[in-house]
Amino acid sequence: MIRIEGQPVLTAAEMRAAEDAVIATGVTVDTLMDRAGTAIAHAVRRLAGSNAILILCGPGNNGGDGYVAARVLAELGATVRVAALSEPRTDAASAARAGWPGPIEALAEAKPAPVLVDALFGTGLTRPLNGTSPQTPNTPPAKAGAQLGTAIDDVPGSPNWTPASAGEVSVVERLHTLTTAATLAIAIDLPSGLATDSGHALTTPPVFHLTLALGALKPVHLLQPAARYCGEIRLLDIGVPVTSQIEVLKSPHLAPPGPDAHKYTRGMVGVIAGTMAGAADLAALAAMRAGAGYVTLLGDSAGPPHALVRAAFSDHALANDRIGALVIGPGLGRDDTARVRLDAALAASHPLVLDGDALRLLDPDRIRALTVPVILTPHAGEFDALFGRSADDKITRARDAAARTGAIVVFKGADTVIAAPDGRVRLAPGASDWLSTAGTGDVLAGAIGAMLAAGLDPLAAAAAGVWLHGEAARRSGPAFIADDLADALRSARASL
Ligand SMILES: NC(=O)C1=CN([C@@H]2O[C@H](COP(=O)(O)OP(=O)(O)OC[C@H]3O[C@@H](n4cnc5c(N)ncnc54)[C@H](O)[C@@H]3O)[C@@H](O)[C@H]2O)[C@H](O)CC1
Ligand SMILES: [K+]
Repeated sequence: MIRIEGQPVLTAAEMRAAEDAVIATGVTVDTLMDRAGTAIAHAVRRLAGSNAILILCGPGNNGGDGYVAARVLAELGATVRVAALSEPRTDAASAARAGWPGPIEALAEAKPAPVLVDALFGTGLTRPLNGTSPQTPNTPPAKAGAQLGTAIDDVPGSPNWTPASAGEVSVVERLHTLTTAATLAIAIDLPSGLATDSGHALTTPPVFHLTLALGALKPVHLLQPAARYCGEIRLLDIGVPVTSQIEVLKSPHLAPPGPDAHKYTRGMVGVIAGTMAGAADLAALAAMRAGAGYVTLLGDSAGPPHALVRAAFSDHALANDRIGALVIGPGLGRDDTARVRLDAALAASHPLVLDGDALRLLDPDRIRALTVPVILTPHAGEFDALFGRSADDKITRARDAAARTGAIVVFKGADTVIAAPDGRVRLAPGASDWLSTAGTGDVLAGAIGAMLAAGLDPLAAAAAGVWLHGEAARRSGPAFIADDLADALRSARASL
């Protein structure tokens, strides 16, 4: 099982094209399915130990993976049962089902097992599952592979949803019941009910402990709300070469300062303050903690003496050619003074990080005319205000905004998408929900400014800043505030 950091991310169509390219070399779908099912079996075997396993198989090739995995698990000596939704609809899945020597139970009657494997639907899901999802999703134990309990003989019914019409199996009801009753729940390729490319939930699935992605990661593993149902995500290699302009964010390579380093070689960041000096202070502190050699806060704020250099805002101060990056937006405000300072920053010919209020004042089409690197860091509301609302997925929207402005766009959220004008994208996995507190955006803007001033190319600078921000949040544990987050940038940076 491969960790996801740095791995390429493919859409369902790109995955099928990659599989077809392998099939064109003479490898059959059956062979690909055999590789997938065998890799699944070995992963499940390691996690399940001697606990009984129930595999739910759907009508397509996701189900086919499930039948192969069941066969291999039985060959490995595991206690494994199969329950099917319906007859297979592909030749490969039919062959896989025929290869399973044991009985096949009906999904409607299958009793729970300590380990549940969801091979109902994968990248081929095109419409919501029948039946209705429960109102309150299950919340499995925090960690995958939690202490497996004994087999459960009976499971209380679930009163919170309406089953499908009489005689029809409510797929989602059975999936929730059997998953909730399991001690370890594993989704094959992706939890059934999720849309592969948009990250939407066509039907709300249960929350799984683990998702085993086959061949490549897809947007469903990184975008919300889908990602929250996947649990831990691991990639299984099945011999399908994949490339993509979209990759999962990974830890940056940031060299520590050498013997010739001085404050300017490590990067000078100018943070432009406005009406709310506290936010700019946070951004400045973050830039320092992220490793900038020199940070000057240009505004009217006063504060205790420390490493931060406070100076009055002036065109002269902006003209300092040692400035490696300007951060403007945190606490800028939206009054006339703010507009004057934004115009001065855009004219100052330094690399720019535009955040918060600067984005509210900005005409995005002014950016393309600039000759310096620009990184925009909008959250969802700022993004809609800048680029308009859209039903497109977050990756498409971020890419379109980057292409339109010529800037790097950091489309923030629980699923931050970093897009470059040339189409490259970095997706940040698993942000801490505790980042939902005031000032964390200011901290991110400062961290990105430090990376830009250190000389990283704009995409690498944005990616490194987002990674440091996420790592600092992980290190801060629960219930932190933005000041703690800024402080934690130090240990996040030191960990590299
Ligand atoms: N990644 C790889 O290299 C490989 C992936 N494999 C697995 O194949 C699935 C994709 O298979 P596919 O048959 O295209 O789709 P699904 O198995 O997800 O099933 C779609 C199947 O179900 C029908 N359907 C769609 N929506 C619904 C619905 N709401 N209710 C009922 N039926 C529905 C649809 O018509 C299809 O018939 C991928 O995820 C991997 O798990 C292969 O093993 C090859 C290697
Ligand atoms: K699945």
